Amino acid sequence: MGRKAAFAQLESHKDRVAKTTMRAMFASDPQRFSRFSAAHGDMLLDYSKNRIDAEALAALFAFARQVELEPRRDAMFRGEHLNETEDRAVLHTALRHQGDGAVMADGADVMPGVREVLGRMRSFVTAVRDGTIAGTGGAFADIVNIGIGGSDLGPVMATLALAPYTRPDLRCHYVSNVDGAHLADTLKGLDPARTLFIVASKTFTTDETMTNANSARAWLAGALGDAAVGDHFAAVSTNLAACDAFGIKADRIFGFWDWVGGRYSVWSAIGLPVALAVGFDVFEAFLRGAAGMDRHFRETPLEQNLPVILGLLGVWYRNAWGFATHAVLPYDQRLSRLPAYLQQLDMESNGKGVTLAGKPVGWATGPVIWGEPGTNGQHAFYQLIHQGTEVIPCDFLVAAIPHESLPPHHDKLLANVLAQSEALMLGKTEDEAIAELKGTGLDKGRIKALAPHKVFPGNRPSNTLMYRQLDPETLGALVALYEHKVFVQGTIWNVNSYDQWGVELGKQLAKALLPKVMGEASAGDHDSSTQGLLRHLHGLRARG
Ligand SMILES: O=P(O)(O)OC[C@H]1O[C@](O)(CO)[C@@H](O)[C@@H]1O
Repeated sequence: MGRKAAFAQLESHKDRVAKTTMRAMFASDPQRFSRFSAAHGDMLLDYSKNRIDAEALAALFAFARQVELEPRRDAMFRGEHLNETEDRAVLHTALRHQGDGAVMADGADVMPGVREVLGRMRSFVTAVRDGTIAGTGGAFADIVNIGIGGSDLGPVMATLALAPYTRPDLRCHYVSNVDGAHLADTLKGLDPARTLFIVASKTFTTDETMTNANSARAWLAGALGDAAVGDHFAAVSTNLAACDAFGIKADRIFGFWDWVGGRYSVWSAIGLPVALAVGFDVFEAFLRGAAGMDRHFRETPLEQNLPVILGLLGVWYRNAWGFATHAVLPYDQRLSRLPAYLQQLDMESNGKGVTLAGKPVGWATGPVIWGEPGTNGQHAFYQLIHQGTEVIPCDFLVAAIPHESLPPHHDKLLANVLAQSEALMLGKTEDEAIAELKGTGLDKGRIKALAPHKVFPGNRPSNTLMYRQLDPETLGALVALYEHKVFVQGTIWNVNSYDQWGVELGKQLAKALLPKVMGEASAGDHDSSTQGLLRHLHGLRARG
C-alpha cells in the first residue's frame, strides 16, 4: 500500500470515529485512560482525550511500519545522510550520547570531537563562573548571546526553563533581531567591562547576527578600546575561520559540525550560554535527559513509544481530520518560550511541499504550531479553542512538583490544566446549559436565548504530558521528545525535515532591496506594491 492509500484508509477510520464522541467513549470504557496512556520514567503521556479508538490507532502504527519508521530511525542514529538535499547526516543525538561508545558519521567516530568541545566548554564555563576568566573590569556579570533561529531559540527557552538553577550575579541576555532596538535595549545599563558577548551562528554569515555582532563590538570598543575586544567575546560556530577573522581568540571559539541542524543544536556548543547560566553539571543533566529519551525512542515498541504516539496523533489530525494548527500549552511559566522554540523545530522541519524525491506531496504536511503558557492563555484565546469553529488539538504540559514552595499556586495550576482538558473533552450540552440557567432565576425566554451561547461542543482533543518536576533531565527529555515527534511526522509525510530552503528567497530579496531602502539604487525593477512602499518610506524619511 502506498502513502496515498494509507491516508485514504485513515480517512475511513475517521468516518467511523466521527460517529461517536470522546464523552461516549469514556462512558463506555472505564479502561480508556490506561489503554491510551504511556510513560517514559516519571513522564506520563495521557492521550486518552483524543478522537481515537483502538482500530484507528492500529492503522496509524501500521502506517508507521509501512513507511519503515524503525529502519529509518536506526539509519539516523547510524549517521546515514538523511538530509539528502544538503548531503548530510542528522546526528544531533550524538551530542548527548552517553558513555564511551562510538557514533559514526562518514566513516569516522564523531565522539572524540564532541567530547573535546564539551571538555573545553566545561573549563570555560567553570572559569567564567568562578571569575578566573573575567572581563577587563572584573568577573563577568552579564552574558549577551547574539544569534538567531536555532542559535537563539533553544538557549533562550532552556535558560528560562532552568531559571531555578541560575545565579543572580550572572545574567544571560539574548539578542536576535536585526531591529536595533533589540541590541540597544539589551545593552542599556550593562557595564561593558563586565559583559561577555557570545556570537552564535552555525554559518557565521547570518546577516542579523553579524550586524548585531559588529554593533556589539563597536559598543564595547567604544567604551574600552579595541584591545579589550578579545577579552569580551566568544564564538560558537561550524565556521571556525570566520570566527577567527572576526577577531575571536582561538581558545574562545567553540565548534560544532554540519551534521547538527541549527534547530537541533541546543545540545552543542550553541548551549554555551545555558551552561554559563546554570553551570556545566546542570547542562550535562539536560543532555542526559535527552539521551534517555533517545533510548526510549530507539528501544520502546511503537505502541508505547511517546514520540511515535505524539507524531502519529498529529498525522491523524492533520491528514484525516484536516486540522491545520496545533497548540502547545505549557502549564509551566518557565516553558513560556517552548512554543516559540517548537515553532522553529516543527515548522522549519516539516513545513515542506515536496517529497524527498522532489515531487509535490499529495497530502497536508506540517501544522501551524502555536501556544502560550496556561493559565494566561485561558484568559486570552481559549474561548476560540472551546467554542470557535476550528478544532485545535492541544498539548498540555505540567509538572507535579513546583520548584517554589508557594501554596496554593501549584495546586491551582494543576486544577486548571485538568479542568481544561476535561472541559474540552466533555463540552456542555444544551440540556446541561439550560439546567444550569434554570437555577439562576432568569425567565424562560432569556434562558432560551442564552442557552446556545453557553453550549460547548466538546469532543475537542488534547494530550497531557505530566512530569515530576521541570528539572534539567526532564527538560532534555521533553525537547528530545518533540524532536523525535518531528522525525516521525517527517517520515510519514516523506519530506526532508532537515533542510530549510524556504527561508532563502526572503534573504535574497532583502539583500537586493537594501540599496533601494538606503536610496542608493532605483527600485524600478520591483512590483508596484514594493515600489509604492519604498516611495512612502522615502517620503516619510524626507519629512523626518
Ligand atoms: O546559526 P546560523 O547559521 O546563524 O543560522 C540561524 C538560523 O537561520 C536559519 O538558517 C534560517 O534562516 C535557521 O535554520 C538557523 O537556525
